[in-house]
Amino acid sequence: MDTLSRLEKTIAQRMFASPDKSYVAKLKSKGLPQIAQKVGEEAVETVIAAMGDDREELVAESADLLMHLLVLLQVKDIPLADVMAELDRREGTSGLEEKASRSE
Ligand SMILES: N=c1c2ncn([C@@H]3O[C@H](COP(=O)(O)OP(=O)(O)OP(=O)(O)O)[C@@H](O)[C@H]3O)c2ncn1[C@@H]1O[C@H](COP(=O)(O)O)[C@@H](O)[C@H]1O
Repeated sequence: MDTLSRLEKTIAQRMFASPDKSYVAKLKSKGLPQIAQKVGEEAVETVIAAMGDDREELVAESADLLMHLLVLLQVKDIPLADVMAELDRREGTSGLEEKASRSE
């Protein structure tokens, strides 16, 4: 099993843990708006890291972003496999071609 799939499974299990003992459970207890906001914050922190030259910082912020996105998907009951399937569906289609086809 790959890392993201393992983390998805762990997050699904931790959802039901005590918020005192689990960051995932604590985040879930705050509700969807707070979780979505946290994803936004992690995205902004990733962008800020990308504008700097600290490679480790960008790796760490990217990990935070992916982790929080997985929590959001879990709360919205969307399996990671659905996101992967959407990426698979897009595979081989140039983003530029796809954009051009939208304006036709
Ligand atoms: N990968 C992660 C992971 N990445 C980041 N974080 C936490 O995400 C939080 C976000 O950090 P920030 O600095 O942005 O914010 P903060 O000030 O600490 O938190 P806020 O109070 O502002 O929300 C930190 O508490 C990190 O420890 C993670 N917490 C958990 N996991 C994974 O989730 C699993 C389950 O964790 P628990 O639910 O805590 O058991 C763990 O075994 C890990 O595999």
